[in-house]
Amino acid sequence: MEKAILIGVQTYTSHSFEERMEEMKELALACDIEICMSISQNLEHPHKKYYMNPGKIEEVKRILEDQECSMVLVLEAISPSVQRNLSDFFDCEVMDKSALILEIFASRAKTKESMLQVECARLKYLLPRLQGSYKHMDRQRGGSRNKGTGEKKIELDARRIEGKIHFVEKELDKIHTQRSVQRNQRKKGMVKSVALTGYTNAGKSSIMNGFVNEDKSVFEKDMLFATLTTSTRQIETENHNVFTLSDTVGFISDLPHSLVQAFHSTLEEAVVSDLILKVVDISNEHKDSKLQVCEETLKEIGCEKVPYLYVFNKCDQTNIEYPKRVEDRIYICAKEKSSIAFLKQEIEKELFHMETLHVVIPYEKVSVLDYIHTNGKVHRQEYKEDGIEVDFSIQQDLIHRVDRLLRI
Ligand SMILES: Nc1nc2c(ncn2[C@@H]2O[C@H](COP(=O)(O)OP(=O)(O)OP(=O)(O)O)[C@@H](O)[C@H]2O)c(=O)[nH]1
Ligand SMILES: [Mg+2]
Repeated sequence: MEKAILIGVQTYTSHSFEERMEEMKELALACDIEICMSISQNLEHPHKKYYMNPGKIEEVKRILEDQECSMVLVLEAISPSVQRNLSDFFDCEVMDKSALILEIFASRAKTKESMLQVECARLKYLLPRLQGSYKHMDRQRGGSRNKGTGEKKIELDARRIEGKIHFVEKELDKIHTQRSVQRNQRKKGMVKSVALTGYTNAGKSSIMNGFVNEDKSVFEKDMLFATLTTSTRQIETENHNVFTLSDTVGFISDLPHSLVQAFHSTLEEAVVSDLILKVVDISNEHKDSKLQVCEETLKEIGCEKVPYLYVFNKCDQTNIEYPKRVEDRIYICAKEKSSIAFLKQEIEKELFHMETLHVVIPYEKVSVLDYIHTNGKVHRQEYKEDGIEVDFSIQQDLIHRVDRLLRI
């Protein structure tokens, strides 16, 4: 495992500083990097050239040597020039949050689409950072007025990278067209769709797995960014209503812009869905800020108008009673069957507007009972003197048909 020092500047306006430092540790761990020490500095704003004040940077360098660390991690996204200044000064690799996230995505990407998305994001991250990577070549040439070898090489490389980005984007376009054709086919069949969204590690894939048999299960694990591609499964309710459920890539604060762009299409599933489940790990002490990131990201990708439910997951780790619903908030534990059944019912209510009714069907109209059995869910059925008493649930827009059949 590689050893690193984490540095972070706390400004007056920077919120949830400790929490973000903690998250960097988790991200580092996901990249197989161990953080030996965290060093922070209170500043009005980060130093223009070195992120921290030069005195502090000297201190970091000393510790770096003492602790035999080979890398410096920076709490937030830094500009290419600051990154270059720091790596020149420390004479070691310097990674910011964006670089760490890109690294994780690159090591986890398995499908063609996610590999292309990560490739695209990496190239876009690399492009403004080419400057300086050939500095040594220009130093050798001395002060020539013509372009140095390094400079020419940068231009060449930049053009090559731009060409690659163009190629990758075209490939991605093809995949997206295919995906939207599939989606439109599903829409034509009028199958309603539900998307699981939320901060990474909230339990989206676990909820998905609660709904499906093992052979249809998706990858779930206690690590950041376990899911990188959208998976969609068809779900049938007790009342024979069918909907699709999509598991999506998790959100994180300060997601590199190139990644947001690259993953937009994956998250499109949420934009076009009939219902969004905003999944929150309620046992996490930073749940509020994580929910805020979730809300902001959903807004950014254009989901403001899609109906939603909050799903507060991992209630088993808290004292909160579950499963239960309070207005638009559902409290569950993805690991328990009763919670999944409850969630399924609530999704059904939202999508199909199910209503529970009580009727007495006269014996001469027993065919109504067939209709109810086929289109709804019968909870109780009793044969009485004046007819059959039935308690059942059915879609709101089918109630008038039952009513008409009873009156014919
Ligand atoms: N105790 C408890 N653990 C849970 C619950 N739901 C999920 N987990 C655990 O939380 C971890 C993350 O779950 P995932 O389902 O992979 O989370 P995710 O939201 O899909 O995460 P990403 O794919 O990274 O966005 C796993 O170790 C799960 O076993 C729950 O209700 N209770
Ligand atoms: Mg997942």
